[in-house]
Amino acid sequence: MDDKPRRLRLLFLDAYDSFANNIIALFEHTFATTVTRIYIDDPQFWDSATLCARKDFYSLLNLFDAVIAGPGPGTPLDAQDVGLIGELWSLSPESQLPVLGICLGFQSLALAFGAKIEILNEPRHGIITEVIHRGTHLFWDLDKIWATQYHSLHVNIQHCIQVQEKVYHARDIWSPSQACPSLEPLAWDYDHDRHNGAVLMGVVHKSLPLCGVQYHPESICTDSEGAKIVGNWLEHVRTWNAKNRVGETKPIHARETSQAAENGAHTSPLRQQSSLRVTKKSPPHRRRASWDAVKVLAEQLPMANGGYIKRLSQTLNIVDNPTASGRSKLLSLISAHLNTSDEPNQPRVVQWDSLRQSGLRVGSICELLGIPVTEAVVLESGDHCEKSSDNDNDDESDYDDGPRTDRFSIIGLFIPERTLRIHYYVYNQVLELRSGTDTVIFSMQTADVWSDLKAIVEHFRAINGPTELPFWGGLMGFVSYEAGLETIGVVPSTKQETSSRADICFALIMRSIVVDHSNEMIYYQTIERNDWDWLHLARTRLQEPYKDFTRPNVPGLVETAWRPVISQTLKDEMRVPDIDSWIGKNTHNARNTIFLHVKRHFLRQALATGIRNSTYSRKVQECQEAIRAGNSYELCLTDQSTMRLPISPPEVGLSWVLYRDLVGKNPAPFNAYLRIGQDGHDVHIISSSPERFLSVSRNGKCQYRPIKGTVKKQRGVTREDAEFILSSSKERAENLMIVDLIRHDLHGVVGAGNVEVTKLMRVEEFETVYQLVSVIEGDLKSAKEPKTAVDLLAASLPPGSMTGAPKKRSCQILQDIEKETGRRGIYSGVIGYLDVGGGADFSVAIRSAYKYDDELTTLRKPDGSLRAYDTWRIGAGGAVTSQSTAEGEYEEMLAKRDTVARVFTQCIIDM
Ligand SMILES: C=C(O[C@@H]1C=C(C(=O)O)C=C[C@H]1O)C(=O)O
Ligand SMILES: NC(=O)CC[C@H](N)C(=O)O
Repeated sequence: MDDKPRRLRLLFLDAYDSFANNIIALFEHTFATTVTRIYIDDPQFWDSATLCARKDFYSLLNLFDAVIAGPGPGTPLDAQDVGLIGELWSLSPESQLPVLGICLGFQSLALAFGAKIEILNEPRHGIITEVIHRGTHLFWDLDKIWATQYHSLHVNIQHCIQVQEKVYHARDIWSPSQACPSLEPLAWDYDHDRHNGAVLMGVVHKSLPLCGVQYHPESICTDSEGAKIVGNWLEHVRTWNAKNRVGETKPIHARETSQAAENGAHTSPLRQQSSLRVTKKSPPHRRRASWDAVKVLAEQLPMANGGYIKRLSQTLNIVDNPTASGRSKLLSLISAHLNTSDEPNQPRVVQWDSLRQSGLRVGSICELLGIPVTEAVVLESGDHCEKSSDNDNDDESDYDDGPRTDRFSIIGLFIPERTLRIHYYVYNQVLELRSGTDTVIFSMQTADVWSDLKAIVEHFRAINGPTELPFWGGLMGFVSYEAGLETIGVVPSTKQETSSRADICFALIMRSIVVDHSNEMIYYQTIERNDWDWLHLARTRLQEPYKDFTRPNVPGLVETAWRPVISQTLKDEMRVPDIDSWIGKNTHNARNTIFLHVKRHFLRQALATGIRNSTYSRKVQECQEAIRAGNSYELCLTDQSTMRLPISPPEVGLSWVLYRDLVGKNPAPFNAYLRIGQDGHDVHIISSSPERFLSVSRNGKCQYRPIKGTVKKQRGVTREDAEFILSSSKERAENLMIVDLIRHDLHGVVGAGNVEVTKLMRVEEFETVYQLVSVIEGDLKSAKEPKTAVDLLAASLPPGSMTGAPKKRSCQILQDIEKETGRRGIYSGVIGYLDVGGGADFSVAIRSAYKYDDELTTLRKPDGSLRAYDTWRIGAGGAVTSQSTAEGEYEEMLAKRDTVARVFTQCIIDM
C-alpha cells in the first residue's frame, strides 16, 4: 500500500476579496492540496433572506478535510459580509473540521469566541510590518516574519497588552485574556509608532481545530517565513483529522475541479456556469422586458421617422436565446458581408510585405493615408522618455516575446463601406454587427459577449504573418469601464442619455500597417483573401510621395473648406500673401503652422467645466470613510471635466490635430487615436496612456503593467526627490495592493504557480509625472484548460488600477460616490486589439479625451446667436487610501487631467 499522504481537500470560502486566487495558488502550488472555492453567499448553500446556511452546506463540509475562511471587505459583525464563514464557529461536534481564518475570516473567528471588533486608529492596507510570534502552532519553527496587512478593523480580545498597553511578564502576552479564555494568542504586531497599539495577528482555539491570522500570507510582500504558516496548518489538519475524523470525509464528486483557481475570479466551480461570466443580478425576465418595451416603442413611432424605423427593425432581428445559433448566424453574416466564402476551419493566410523607411513617422504615414479625416484606429508607441530607476535594462529580456512598450505602432485601416464593426451594449446586453456604412446588419441579445468575441477571433484565425509582429489583423477598438463592471457582476448605473453608447466597440481590421521602431521597418499586411492588389497599392503609396513627405496633410487641409480661414489667418497673423507658394517654401513649418492656426481657431472658443476642490475633497473623504469602515482597502476615485469646442467641419480633422498635439505634449508608450462611426455618430478618442493593461503574445505570454503612485513633475522636484516620495509607505502600499489584485486576476486564469512579479514598484519617468510601475507576467499555456487572450481580458476587467481593492465592493462604492459624474464610459476602460494570430494588447484608457459627434450642446453666444458645441470628456483621478490627503488627491487628479486639458485650453478654472 502507498502510504504517501493523500492530497488534502480544502474548501475555500470566498468573501469577495481580490486576493482569493493568490491564497488558493499558495496552497495548491506549494502543498499537496486541492482547493474548491465557493462564495460566502452561494445561493445553493446560503439563504440570503434568513441570512442562514442551508442544510446542504453541512453536507458539503463533510466532503472536505478543512476549510479556509477567506479575507474580504466589510465586517464580521455583518452577517451578509461573512455569509457562510459565520457558520463555521458553531458546528456540531459531528460536523467539526479544521478551519483557518484569514483576515476577515480570522476576525469572524475571534468575534465568535468573545472578541470585540474595533476600527483601527490607522487602517493598514498594503502595509508591511514585523509580526512577533513565539514559534508555536501555526508559527512553529518560524523565524522573523514580515507580512502584508490589509485591514481597517482589528480584534480586541481585551488582553492586558491591548487594554493597559503593558504586561507584567513577557510570557503573559501569549496567555488568553479573561474575555476570550478559549483563544490563545499566537502572534502580535506591536505597532512601534503606537497609533494602533498591539494588534492581534494570530490565534488558535484551545480545544477546537480553529485558528487564523490577521495578515495576508499570500501577498507578494509577505516574506517566505510568513507564508510558512500554511504548511504548519496543513500538518495540524492532518493530525487533527487522523485523530478525530478517520474515514469521515467522503470522496468528492464530479463537481470538484482539480484547481478551483482556474475557473476565473468570479465563478464558483460548484455553480456549473460558464467560466467567463458572472450571473447578472438583473433577472433575465427583466432584460426581456426591456426589449419588449423597445418593440412596443417601434410600433408606436410615426412612420415619418422611416430611417429610424428601418434601423430599429433591423435591430429587432434578435435571437432571443442566442447561444450557438445566434453566434453561428453572426459568423456567417460576417463572412457574407466580407464577400468571402465560408471556409470553415481554414485559417486565413496573412499576406504581407515590408519596406524600410527611416524617418517616416507614424503621424506622417497616417496623414499620407488620409486618416485625419476618416475612420481609423491608431495605436502608437510614443517617443516617451520612460527611464527605469534601475539600470538592469530588463526590457531587453522582453524583446523576444514582444511585450515591450516602445517597439511597435499599429495602424488599423478601415476599408471604405466595408469594414465591419461589433458593438455591445451593457444596458440591454445586445450585440450588434454593423456594416461599413454603419447600419445594423444583425443583432442579438447575448448572455456571453466574451464568448462571442472569442468566436469571431477564432473565425478569423490567421497564419503565416510576420512572426516578429504582435498584430496581423483582428478586432481593434475599446471596452468601456461599464463593460468591465458587468464581468464582475456590478450592475452599471444607467444614465439613460449615455447608456445607449456602445460599451464594447471593435472594428474588424483586415488591412493594417505596423511600424517596427527598432529597425524602422514598415509592414503592410492584409487578411482579406486575395488582396494582392492592395498590397501593391500600399507599397506604392508608402514609397512614392516620400520625397515630398515633409509636408503631409497640408495639401489635404488646404483643399478643404478651410482654405479661406487658413489663408486669412496666415495673412493676418503672419503676413503670408500667397498660401501655396508659402507652403512650397516652408514645407514642414507650414504644416505645423497651419495645424496650429486651425487648432487655435477652435480652441480659442473652448469652454471648460472643471472640478471643484471642495466637491472632490468631499468625495475623497467619502472614500476614506469606506476604507476606515473596512469596506475597501483602496479606491481609485475619478472625475470628469468637459471641454466644449465649437463643432468643426469633418474635413478639418480636428480630433486628429488635437491628437498630434497631445502626443507632442505628452508622449507616452500607449498613444491611441480612434475614430469609429459614420454620419455624425462617430466616437473620437485621443489618448496618451502610460499604462499597459494587458498584453498577450501569440505564444501565450501575458503581461500586465499596472501603475500606482504618482509624483507630478515640477520645478524643484528632481528624479531623486520623486524616487524618495515614491518610496514612501503610502505610494508603495497603493502599488502593492494592485500588484496583489492583478496576481489574483491572472492566477484565476493561468492557475497556481504560473504568475510572476517580474518588476516590483519601479520608478518610471513620463513627460509630466513620475510613476511607480510593476510588471506581472504569466503564461496562458500553463492553464489547465485552453485559455485565450479573450478569457484573460474578460477575467481581469475592469483594470484593477482603476478600481481599487477588493475590486467588486470598491466598484460598488465608487459608483455611489461618483454618481453625479455618471458613467465613466471609455475613460477607465481599455483600448487595444485582439489579434487573429492569438495575441492582444490593451492600454488603460487614461490621460485621454473622447467625444461623440452627436453629443452636441447649443449655447448662445454674446451676440445672441446660437452655436453648436462638441463635448469632449477628460477623466482623471487617483487611488485614495487611508493615508491620502484630500488636497494631495485633488492636486494629483488635476496634474493628470491637465496633461490632456492643456491640449484644449491654456487653463481651466476649477470653480
Ligand atoms: C486614474 C488615473 O490614473 C490611475 C491612477 C494612478 C495613481 O493613483 O497613481 C496611476 C495611474 C493610473 O492607474 C488617471 O490617470 O486618471
Ligand atoms: N482583508 C480583509 O479581510 C479585511 C477585513 C476587514 N474588512 C477589515 O478591513 O479589517
